[in-house]
Amino acid sequence: MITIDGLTKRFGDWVAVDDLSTTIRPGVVTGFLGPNGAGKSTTMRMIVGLDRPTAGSVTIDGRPYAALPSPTRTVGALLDAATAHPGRRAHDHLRMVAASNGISRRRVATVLDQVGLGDVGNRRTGGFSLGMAQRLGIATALLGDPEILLLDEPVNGLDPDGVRWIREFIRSLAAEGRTVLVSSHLMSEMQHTADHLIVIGRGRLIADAPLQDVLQAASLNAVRVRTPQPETFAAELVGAGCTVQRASTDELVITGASLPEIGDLAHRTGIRLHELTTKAATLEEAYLELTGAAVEYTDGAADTTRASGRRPRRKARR
Ligand SMILES: Nc1ncnc2c1ncn2[C@@H]1O[C@H](COP(=O)(O)OP(=O)(O)OP(=O)(O)O)[C@@H](O)[C@H]1O
Repeated sequence: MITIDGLTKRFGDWVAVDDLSTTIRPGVVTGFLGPNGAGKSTTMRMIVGLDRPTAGSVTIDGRPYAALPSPTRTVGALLDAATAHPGRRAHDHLRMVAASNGISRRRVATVLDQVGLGDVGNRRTGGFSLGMAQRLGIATALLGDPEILLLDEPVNGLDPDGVRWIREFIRSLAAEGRTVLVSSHLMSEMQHTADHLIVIGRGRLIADAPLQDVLQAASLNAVRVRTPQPETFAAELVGAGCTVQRASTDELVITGASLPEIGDLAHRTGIRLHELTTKAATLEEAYLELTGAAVEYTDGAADTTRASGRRPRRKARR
């Protein structure tokens, strides 16, 4: 379990993570979402002691990362896929990491097999595709057979097969009881992968709830009707205080009333309905609604209102 309490990180005057408190629990996949520059990577780096908090704390099973008796056996992290030397063979890279962390060499073959690189362990990593590099990064994170996994954008650059593989793999790790925190920009993917969501914007917590609750809370949860009398019914609905959007010739998407209320209104006003269903918000819609005010850039202009307004240059890509 990861416990984050009042975590804050400033880079000069810039507040990258702002008084963040949350708990990341075992046995579920926790999706970590937020617009570019929201502070996700900085938070993950602080979890594993790569960045030092300006204030607040983060503990793993009650201790700071540096105080864990065996950090790499407790937490595995994929923070940057391109960490292997390009001239080094995949299994040599893993053997080196294993040796420097007191992990048995036998784990190397196991994790290579686990991530589907069993046949290419003797290839130099410089010739790896982005997808293979991501898999090697995950293999590295798994070397210590850790109970906690932090995966920063693990599906970056993967093709659809790779994306599906990662999804199933991540879910299987959580099903084994591990704590899995995974950041991603791909909302459709997260909708299929995460059980719980932590959404941050401008370093602050925006939402911390089960995926289903986030989806249900989105005001986009609407009712969809198909009717041969769309104009008449739209006028009735607006008169009843609903917001109506014409989705196609015979289709209306309505917010502001429940499905039974809309069905009853159609009945009372003699409107013929061909379909009456709820239209749940997708995670993408829910996410955009949640983070709308928290994007770092609007119309191409940097937001300079945060903290003292002086924004540091974007960090170099790690
Ligand atoms: N070493 C650093 N020095 C200065 N500013 C930094 C540094 N690292 C991060 N930042 C700034 O802190 C903010 C948060 O960055 P972070 O990388 O944590 O966001 P993110 O949510 O991971 O974004 P992305 O999704 O684009 O990777 C950004 O404005 C970034 O420019």
